[in-house]
Amino acid sequence: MATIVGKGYQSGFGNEFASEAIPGVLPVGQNSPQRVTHGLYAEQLSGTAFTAPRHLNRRSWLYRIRPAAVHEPFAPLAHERFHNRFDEAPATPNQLRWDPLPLPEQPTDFVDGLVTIAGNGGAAEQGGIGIHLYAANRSMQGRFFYDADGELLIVPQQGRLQLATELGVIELEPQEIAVIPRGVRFRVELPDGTARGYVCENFGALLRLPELGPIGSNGLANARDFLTPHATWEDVEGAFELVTKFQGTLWTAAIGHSPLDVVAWHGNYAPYKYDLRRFNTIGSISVDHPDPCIFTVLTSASDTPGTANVDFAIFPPRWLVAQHTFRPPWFHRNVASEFMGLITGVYDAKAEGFVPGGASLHNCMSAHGPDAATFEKATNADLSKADVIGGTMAFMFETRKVIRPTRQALGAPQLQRDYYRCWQDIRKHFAP
Ligand SMILES: O=C(O)Cc1cc(O)ccc1O
Ligand SMILES: [Fe+2]
Repeated sequence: MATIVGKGYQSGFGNEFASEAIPGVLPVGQNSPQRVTHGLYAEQLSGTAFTAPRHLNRRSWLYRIRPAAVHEPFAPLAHERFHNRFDEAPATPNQLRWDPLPLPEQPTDFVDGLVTIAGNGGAAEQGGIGIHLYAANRSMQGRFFYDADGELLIVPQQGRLQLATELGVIELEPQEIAVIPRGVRFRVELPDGTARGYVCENFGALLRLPELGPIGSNGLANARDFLTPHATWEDVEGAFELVTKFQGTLWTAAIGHSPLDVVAWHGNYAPYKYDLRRFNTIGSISVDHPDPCIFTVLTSASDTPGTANVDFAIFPPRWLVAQHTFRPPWFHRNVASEFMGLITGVYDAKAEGFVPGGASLHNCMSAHGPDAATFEKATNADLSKADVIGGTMAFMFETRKVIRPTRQALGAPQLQRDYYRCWQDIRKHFAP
C-alpha cells in the first residue's frame, strides 16, 4: 500500500502534460489499449465539450487502479452553509464589508468549513460564480470531494493546504493559489492544523491567462510559473465517503477505496498552482493609474468578447511613481461587480477596517473608493518621492453579473454594519 506524497511539479499553463509514477504506464500512440500495463484502467476526464476549438479544448487520460465509476449510489448530504442559493436575499446596492470568519471550535474539515457568502448564476446556466469562505481545523479523513458544478479557485489566507488530488499533490501556502478542475476528486489536509481562505467556484468557461495586447509577450502572470503536480497514487481500502457538489447541493456516496489511485496521466485538464508573488505587476510611470484589469491573473470568458464571466485580479506589492496623480484607487462606480479579499497586509484604498481574512462587496454601480483618511493623506502626499506598497496582497473576483450575497452573509455577525461611515467624513473642499 502506497500513501500519497507530493512528487513535485511540471511547469506551464494548460500544457499537454504527461506524468507516470511507474515508468512505462502511459500507452504510446494511443489512449485506450486493450490492456493497460500493471492491470490499470484507462479513463478519460473531459473539462470542455469534445468539439471545443482546439485552443480551448481540455481533457486528460487517467490510468488508475479502479475506474471512477466504482462507488455506491449518491444520497443528499445536508450542508446548510455551503450552497448556491443566490436568490434567498435581495441583492443590495449597499457597500458591504465583513470581518474574517473565526476558526471553528468543533472538528471541521475543508468541506464542512465552507460558507457561501455570495454569488451569481449557477451550474445549470453554466455561468457565474459562487464565492465561499472556508475555516477548518482538521484534515479530511476517509473523505474525498469533487465539484461537478465548476472549477475551484482556492485562495488560502491563513495556514497551508495539502491538496491530494487524483492527478497529484499540490502543496499550497498563503499568497499562492490553486485551481482544482471541475470533477477532479481530492482530499484537503491541513499541515498547520488550521486553515482559512476564500474559494471562487467558477460555473463558466475555464479560467485562463488574459490576453496581453500591447503589453507584449511577457508580463502579468507568466505561463511558466504555473505548476501542475506529477502523478502519485495511494492504494487504500476502507469504508470511505465520496462527496460531490452537483447542481448546487451536496451528495454523498460510500466508496470502498481511495479514488486517489491514478498511477499515470496525460493531458491538459489538471490542477495547478501559482505563486502570486511571481506576478509581474505593470503600472503607470507617468500620470494616473490604469484600470485594475491590468492586475488580472486569470480570466473566465463569457459569450460577450471582452466581458469576463469572472476576472481574478490581485493588488500585489508595487511602486507608485505617477506624478500629478492621486495615487491610491480612485473613486468609481463600475458596471461590473467587485468582491475583494485581503490575504495579508493593508490595502491601499482603505486605511482601516479591511483586514486580512475579511471581504468587501461593491456591486454594479455602487459607489466606492478610498476612505476619508486615505483621501486626505494621498491628496497631501509629497509626489517627488516614490511610494512603495510592500507586504500586502489583496485580490478581487470581478464579475459581469451582480454578486448576490446570501442570507447567511447578510445576517452574519461579521458584517460591518457601519462600513458606509468610512466615507462620511469626506469633506467639501469646493471653493468657487
Ligand atoms: O475597488 C477597488 O478598490 C478595486 C479597484 C482598484 C482600482 O485601482 C481601480 C478600480 C477598482 O475597482
Ligand atoms: Fe472598485
